[in-house]
Amino acid sequence: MPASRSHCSEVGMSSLTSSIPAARFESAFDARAGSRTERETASATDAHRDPLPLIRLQNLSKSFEAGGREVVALHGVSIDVQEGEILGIIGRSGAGKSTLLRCINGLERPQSGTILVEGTPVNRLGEADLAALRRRIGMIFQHFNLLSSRSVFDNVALPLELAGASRSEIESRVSDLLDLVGLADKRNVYPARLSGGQKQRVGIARALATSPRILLCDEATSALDPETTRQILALLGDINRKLGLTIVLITHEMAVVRDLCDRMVVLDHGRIVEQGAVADIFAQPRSEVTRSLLQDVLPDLPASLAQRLSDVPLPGSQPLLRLRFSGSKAGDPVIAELARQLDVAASVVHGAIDTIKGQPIGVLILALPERTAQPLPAIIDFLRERTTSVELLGHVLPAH
Ligand SMILES: Nc1ncnc2c1ncn2[C@@H]1O[C@H](COP(=O)(O)OP(=O)(O)OP(=O)(O)O)[C@@H](O)[C@H]1O
Repeated sequence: MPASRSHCSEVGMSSLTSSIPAARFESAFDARAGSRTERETASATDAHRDPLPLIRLQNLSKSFEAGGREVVALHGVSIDVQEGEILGIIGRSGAGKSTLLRCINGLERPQSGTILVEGTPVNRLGEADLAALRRRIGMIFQHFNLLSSRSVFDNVALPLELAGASRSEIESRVSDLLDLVGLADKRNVYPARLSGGQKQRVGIARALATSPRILLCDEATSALDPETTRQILALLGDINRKLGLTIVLITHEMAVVRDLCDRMVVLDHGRIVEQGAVADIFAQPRSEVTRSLLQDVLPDLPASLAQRLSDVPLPGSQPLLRLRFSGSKAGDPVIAELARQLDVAASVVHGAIDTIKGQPIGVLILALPERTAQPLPAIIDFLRERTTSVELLGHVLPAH
């Protein structure tokens, strides 16, 4: 987690927290969950172990019965989410993303596995405790889910009313939240008169009303245009930094993951096929599913070259290599070293460099001469020591 992620008390957000009747929700929730949560028990019994993450999913499996057959939505899924991080979940349609998100706030119950939120086993809670838990976990949706008969103010106030907050608490809290999301001047406006971006801002303010530590986002920007998406992502990033809020989001937009998330999980047919730091996965996607999902945001082989690629060397063809770089390796003078040390004059046929979470990542596609002083495996080994990964894409014939 970047050091810049700080908590509300450190950044002068006290008015946002002090006016919240959150302690009321917590005490009801914790009292029913037992006198000591599993988080406390774990730290008391083993002081040397890391504390539990804010969210821990262990070996979750969930199936549905549909049309007389079993549909497996999740199979053996394990994920830890640390406090303050932003985790993106991606996968093709039907991969199990929504089911996973809904397990976190108890809207779905897995058939097996454990869900710990703040150390509390969610899948063992009764309805009353689940309702208390959901007030600690905000959620925003693709279609905003606002009540059309309520003004902006009253939409944001709703969770506080349900929690029994006083009129003055509600007034103060909702005003602070509308300031936070930049909608102070829209407090008396009804949803029908708001743009999509403004509606999502109301959704965010409402989700934050009960001071959750966790925000779940279900395709929160999918209905928005690119510019509005950027504004909403900036707002979510800002809230994450200012309030220390932990965010778990599912999205079909890879740019959202690249621009906002610290870590990502790739689901396919209910299983995790890859998880890790966004910069690492973008620098070197390991699974075919990830490569296919990221293809629009990663620089790749131009179609004109792909069409001329052969698996085997042909007379006049040149070996084509894809080099990936990340971190400090992105700045190394690899091509110059290849020429100087191995006497191989490679030509760059395609390339791009990007920065994710401050970490440079790059892709370079090199064509080697047809004949080289060193054998191809030796050249690949030489490059592997100086890059994040090297792949032989094939052999390309010159364009006519
Ligand atoms: N209530 C349900 N009843 C029956 N099948 C369900 C139910 N909910 C989900 N499924 C099935 O479980 C699988 C995973 O669904 P889920 O909605 O979690 O996927 P997803 O990755 O969120 O998909 P999308 O990106 O299309 O929203 C799918 O095959 C889906 O049809």
